[in-house]
Amino acid sequence: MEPYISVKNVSHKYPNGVTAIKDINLDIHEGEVVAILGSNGSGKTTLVKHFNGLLKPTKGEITVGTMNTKKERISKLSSQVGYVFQNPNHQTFLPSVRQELAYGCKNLKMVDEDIETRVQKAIDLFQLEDRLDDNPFDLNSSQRKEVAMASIMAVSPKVIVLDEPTTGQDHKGCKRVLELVRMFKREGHIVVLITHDMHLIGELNCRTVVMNQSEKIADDHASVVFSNKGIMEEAGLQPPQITQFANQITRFDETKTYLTVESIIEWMKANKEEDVKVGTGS
Ligand SMILES: Nc1ncnc2c1ncn2[C@@H]1O[C@H](COP(=O)(O)OP(=O)(O)OP(=O)(O)O)[C@@H](O)[C@H]1O
Repeated sequence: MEPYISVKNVSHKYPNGVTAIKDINLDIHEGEVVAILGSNGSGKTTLVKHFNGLLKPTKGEITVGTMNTKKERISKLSSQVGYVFQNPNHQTFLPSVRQELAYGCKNLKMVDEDIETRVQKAIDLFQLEDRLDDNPFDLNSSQRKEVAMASIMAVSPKVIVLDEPTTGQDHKGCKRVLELVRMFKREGHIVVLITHDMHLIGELNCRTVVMNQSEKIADDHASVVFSNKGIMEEAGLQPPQITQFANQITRFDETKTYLTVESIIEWMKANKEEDVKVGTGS
């Protein structure tokens, strides 16, 4: 299957001379959820801003669907790649949730009837019926983030980019983000997440790309990446706490990386608790 997003030998050098990403190759296919991990300044945002044309490669090529991002206008790319910024205040600026939800569609000059159907779908999916007349700035940060996601969802781009979706969210907000990512996937979207939230990646059990000093140093399933000590150390990352805990236990299946509490409980049930021994760590 052809990838939907194809990044070929891409580098980006900012006008101040900083090369933020270097020779990146990355293919993302329909139906994938991809987490992009890495320490601050490793190039995650720079990479992802290329997907909707906010940045253009200074070397190499990116294709999104059939579009070469160097040649396409941002508005056209944005209809296929929706970007939910880390700070919803950078995205929500209209006086009501209702107007906010319609904004992206209006911007793309969709016809009124189409906009109405799309906005209604977003209202239903995000259960926003009671908040339509609220000013987004009167909502709490978690609700505001949801409005930002819902307005992207109304446009229904093929790809949804979520930049640090759980940052600043309480436990309930984080759980909701997890549900939303799963819903986006079910609805047929590709989801690209920039995140430092290892717990979220563990729960999503998804493909994980690791950036370090402008380069891609790993691209594999989360369980493989999290069990690669060399990569984790190089990138200055720690696996989720539950994975660290599991690594301290002598267990039957030492080839497995445990990403969630549920997976540990399953293993304990399957192997009987008396078989659990605390080891010196792996
Ligand atoms: N507009 C810009 N002009 C010049 N340099 C920039 C610009 N934006 C980012 N950089 C530099 O590019 C490098 C990569 O930054 P980027 O924001 O892509 O990293 P990141 O992994 O997303 O970091 P963070 O986790 O802190 O958001 C850093 O050295 C950063 O200082």
